[in-house]
Amino acid sequence: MVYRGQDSCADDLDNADRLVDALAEGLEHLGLTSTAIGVVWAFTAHSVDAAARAVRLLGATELIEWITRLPRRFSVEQASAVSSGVAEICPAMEATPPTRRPAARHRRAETAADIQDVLPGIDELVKALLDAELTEPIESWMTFLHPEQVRLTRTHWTGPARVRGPAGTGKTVVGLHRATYHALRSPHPIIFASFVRTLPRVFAELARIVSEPASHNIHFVGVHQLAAECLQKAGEHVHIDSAKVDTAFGLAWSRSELKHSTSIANHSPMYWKEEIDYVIKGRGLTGFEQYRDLHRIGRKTPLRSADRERMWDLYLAYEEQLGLRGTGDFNDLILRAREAVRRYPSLFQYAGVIVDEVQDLNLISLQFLDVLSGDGPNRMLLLGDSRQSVYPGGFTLSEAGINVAGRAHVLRENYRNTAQILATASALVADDAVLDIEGTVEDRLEGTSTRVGGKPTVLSGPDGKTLSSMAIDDMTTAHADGTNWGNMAALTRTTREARQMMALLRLRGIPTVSLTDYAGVTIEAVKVGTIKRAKGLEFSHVYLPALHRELPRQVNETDSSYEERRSLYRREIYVAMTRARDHLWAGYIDEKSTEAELSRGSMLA
Ligand SMILES: Nc1ncnc2c1ncn2[C@@H]1O[C@H](COP(=O)(O)OP(=O)(O)OP(=O)(O)O)[C@@H](O)[C@H]1O
Repeated sequence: MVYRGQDSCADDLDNADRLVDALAEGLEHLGLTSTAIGVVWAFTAHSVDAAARAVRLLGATELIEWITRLPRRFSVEQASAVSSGVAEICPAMEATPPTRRPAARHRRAETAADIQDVLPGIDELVKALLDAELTEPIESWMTFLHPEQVRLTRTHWTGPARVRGPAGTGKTVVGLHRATYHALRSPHPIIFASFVRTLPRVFAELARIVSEPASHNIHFVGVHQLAAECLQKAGEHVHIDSAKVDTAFGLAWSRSELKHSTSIANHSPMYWKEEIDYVIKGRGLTGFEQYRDLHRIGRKTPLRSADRERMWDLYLAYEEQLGLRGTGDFNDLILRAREAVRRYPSLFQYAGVIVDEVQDLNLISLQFLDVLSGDGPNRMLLLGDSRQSVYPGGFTLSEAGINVAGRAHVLRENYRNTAQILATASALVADDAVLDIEGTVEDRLEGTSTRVGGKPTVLSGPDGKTLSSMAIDDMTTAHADGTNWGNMAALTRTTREARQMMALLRLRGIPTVSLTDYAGVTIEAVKVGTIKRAKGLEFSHVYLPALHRELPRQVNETDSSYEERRSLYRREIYVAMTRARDHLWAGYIDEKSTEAELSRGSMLA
């Protein structure tokens, strides 16, 4: 808080917010983001460098330093458009010397001329700017967005809101700017949550560049980490031992009648573990009747009622095994955190929650974030795209008790991919009808790009290893042509394939970094990781070295079950391809590949 003598300057800070809002509104047609607009209070008699909400407080010397350190944001044309806009919104005023309260005994009252003397003159400033090292320009989206996006960063919403749209349409960017806007205006932090554990670090780094003071008031966090933190605040803890969780399920499955049922269409234990994680526990079901009557959204493998009973028994046996081993699973963490927030709401004071990639969350995770966001306007924003959902088992917002009616917005302009990459990726999923979380069926994929680039390289090879070597050849050529290793990423379906790709790259002497360790800081190494880890990220060159045109069928797999796996797989490749900004390289394993090959990891040739 800032004080003038004994008086709080809260009203002045509110006025500063209003000034920023007026400028943001007046300049919205230019696409200028509100985070690019700031208020500086310059002090003639103090040496100070501090921030209070949207206001920067600077002494005369610090003012020059601060201006010279600002990143380059505008082209000449943009600078002149912004400056004429500002002149219109804030016409120059005749300044009169400030009327001051009685000056401190040792100082005489300052006149306007004194202030002019103390504040840096324009010549001094120009010299300082010329002497300073030219600052790097920052990325254009940090300053300018589409006017529609800018509006979404500031719209007043009376309840939960949603922004959806295909890949690369700037949903996260809207979320980041909205987070910074509110972070500067609230004493409580904003939560920016995502299912992917590594994304928050990347977003935190971007937010720091967009607005350093705002970034200190935004908590970028993975949803499970957030749940653990909330439990800690409430003095609770859930112990999770992943190995014991696997053992608990393995034992429950081995004794399950479901395993021997002749009427189930899928005999992969993973499928039934997911049924627990996403459909039963993930939806917070507490009684068999609920499960018996449930529409299993997104699950195409039918389940007759006798098998539902067997499934429920499997779930109970799993719970018992967890209890015997003294461990919980990740859903227990979320369920307990949701309860803790409901029980002790006053412990959790947040200005709001922004959820990125909402389609990846299960129902209880979204409910947890919803209670955490509290009631009131502008408390919750959901960002996502149903076509990028790569986890099984969906739900609708109404099941989660969230209503976004009248506050749902769609973005369609793709800013990331070239039109050629977007066309290749979209072709994979364009005909897939998906049930959106708002409960409607989306049967058309709408996204357009005006960026033009080369045709993606799409080819076939006998096996994953050969294709990986071909991908590395392409990387080497691109590197020789001037592309940094740091602009390339190789994405695989499994962690095992990612490890194999890393080993192959290292054998060829190419520096690598695992996506698990990537924190959004530029590093001169090829990024390697699973497609799921790459969600929300982007790279100039993307390599997908071991794709399948048609997934091999599993033993006794029915059509519906197979189709469920295929559509998940198509969505995963769509996510992977839309990570590429400029160059996409996709290698498909020849159709002849066997099921055994797939299950062993496609790169083992
Ligand atoms: N108005 C804009 N002008 C220029 N670039 C933009 C604009 N909006 C977004 N971008 C850029 O487009 C890319 C995609 O943006 P973003 O990651 O926000 O999209 P998204 O919709 O969240 O994508 P996805 O769903 O695929 O993760 C980023 O590089 C971002 O900086």
